[in-house]
Amino acid sequence: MTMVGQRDGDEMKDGRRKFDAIVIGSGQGGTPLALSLAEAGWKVALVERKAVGGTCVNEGCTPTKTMIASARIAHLVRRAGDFGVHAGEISLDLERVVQRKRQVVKSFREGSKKRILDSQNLSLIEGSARFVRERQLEVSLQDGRTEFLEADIIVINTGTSPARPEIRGLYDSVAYDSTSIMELDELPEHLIIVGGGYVGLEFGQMFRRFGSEVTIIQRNKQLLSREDEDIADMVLEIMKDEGIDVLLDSEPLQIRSAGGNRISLTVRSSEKETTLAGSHLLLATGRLPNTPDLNLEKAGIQVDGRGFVRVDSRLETTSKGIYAIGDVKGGPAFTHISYDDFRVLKQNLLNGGSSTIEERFVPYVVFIDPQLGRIGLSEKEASSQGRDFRVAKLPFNRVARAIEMDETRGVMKALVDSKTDQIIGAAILGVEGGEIMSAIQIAMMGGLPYTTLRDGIFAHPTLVESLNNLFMTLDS
Ligand SMILES: Cc1cc2nc3c(=O)[nH]c(=O)nc-3n(C[C@H](O)[C@H](O)[C@H](O)COP(=O)(O)OP(=O)(O)OC[C@H]3O[C@@H](n4cnc5c(N)ncnc54)[C@H](O)[C@@H]3O)c2cc1C
Ligand SMILES: NC(=O)c1ccc[n+]([C@@H]2O[C@H](COP(=O)([O-])OP(=O)(O)OC[C@H]3O[C@@H](n4cnc5c(N)ncnc54)[C@H](O)[C@@H]3O)[C@@H](O)[C@H]2O)c1
Repeated sequence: MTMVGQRDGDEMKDGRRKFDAIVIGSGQGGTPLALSLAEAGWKVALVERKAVGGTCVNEGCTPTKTMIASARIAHLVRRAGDFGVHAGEISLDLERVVQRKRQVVKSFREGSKKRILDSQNLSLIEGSARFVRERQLEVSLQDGRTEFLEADIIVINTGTSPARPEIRGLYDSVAYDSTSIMELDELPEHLIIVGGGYVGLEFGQMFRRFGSEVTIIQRNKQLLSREDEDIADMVLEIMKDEGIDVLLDSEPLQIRSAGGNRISLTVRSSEKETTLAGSHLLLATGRLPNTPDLNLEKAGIQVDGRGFVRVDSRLETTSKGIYAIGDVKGGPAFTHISYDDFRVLKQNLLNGGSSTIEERFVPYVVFIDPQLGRIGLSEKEASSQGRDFRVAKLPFNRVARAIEMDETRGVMKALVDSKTDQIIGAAILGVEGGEIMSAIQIAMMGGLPYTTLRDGIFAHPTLVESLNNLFMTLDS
């Protein structure tokens, strides 16, 4: 590998530029990888077609969690009376909410861009890349020019985009996705959401708390299809408790304009067809990989039936020297997973390591309020694997700290292997559920038996202290 040469890659006779590595997409794995390879002396090109920071920073985690924070304040102010505080009538300044979100996103994006531009050996190329052949890319630059780049190592980190479900009339109507809904300048009177997964629930609760009427249409018999039924049922109760209508086992058939900015949506369930009247439609039915424009077949890179790039456990595609990291390879689609893909590749490319993505922890948090923190196996997964396990459960209305804060919705649930006493999974639906789940995850990472958490001394009155009580339920 050549480690010397000009910063912008060596220009070949025919105008092509040669790098040691090219990363396509400045997502959650691609940016740190490009920075690390460049720091190690490699000549690296990072190609980004839209905005540095990718989905998480610009359209995903950062903006949603910033707006969710505003929604939680609205919720708490409405509840102020419960705590003996009189806050009066509340009103929402959506423009200020959106402005605040834009500022946080801008600061994250610009911080990331500055690190890239300040980095020696790293060229940021703003344009859209596609393969011409195995080690060669054509990039349509944002300024209209075209460039050809070459490298022995190419990493695809192009992420995903919102899927569009099949609904008759959809293409003639205004429908929002998770990105455009965050740029509204007026509050929806009645927001209809198709999909009861992460995006549907996080936005559904957010807009309800902002003051919109909200209906969620979910194809499956439960919300959050992957989760255990008892947890999903409790999430449903929380949504209903906040005044959100949820139609389970239902699918939209047809959308029509109902005059002005009103829409009418025909929905079919197993029992009947109904028509809903609303003002805005949000599509939250999953995401598809950004692979159709990449000309992957020119480089011999195979994809699965939905277009996700096939990789082995070391993230190498079916074409040697070409890797795929983050959401574009399918599987769990989270920022921390893309970041861990970066760690795996860094170790293998720079240190000759043999890291793999096998058997790693996949924690996640659904940022509804109260949060759902998840790690390891669910009860249904453990059962289908034929595991011998016990289930510990503690409702939050028995957690001292939660009672003091008047945040008693939810339950702690953990699975323990009957023979080894190891914790094999947990679902913490409750106030700061993500943080409590992470404490359990640390125990799992250290291979601690549940008894260590049952008998450990934790400061009183913390939420984590209740892990004593949670695991005591196994022995009572
Ligand atoms: C609304 C929403 C909320 C989310 N909230 C969370 C959360 O709270 N926690 C969490 O862990 N995850 C969350 N996620 C998921 C998280 O955003 C993704 O898992 C993460 O961003 C994946 O990163 P990535 O590295 O795969 O690439 P991405 O961040 O998707 O970046 C891919 C980049 O590649 C660029 N690109 C694509 N094609 C090309 C091309 N041909 N040439 C050049 N550049 C290209 C794109 O413009 C983009 O910048 C959320 C997602 C959404 C949509
Ligand atoms: N907190 C987080 O970590 C977070 C937050 C938001 C998004 N994300 C990521 O973004 C990805 C996309 O999220 P998402 O919520 O769009 O997808 P999802 O796959 O989580 O949920 C989509 C839901 O829509 C339902 N659905 C699909 N087609 C339908 C139809 N025609 N009618 C009715 N329901 C339908 C599915 O049954 C499913 O429950 C997730 O995979 C997740 O990894 C993560």
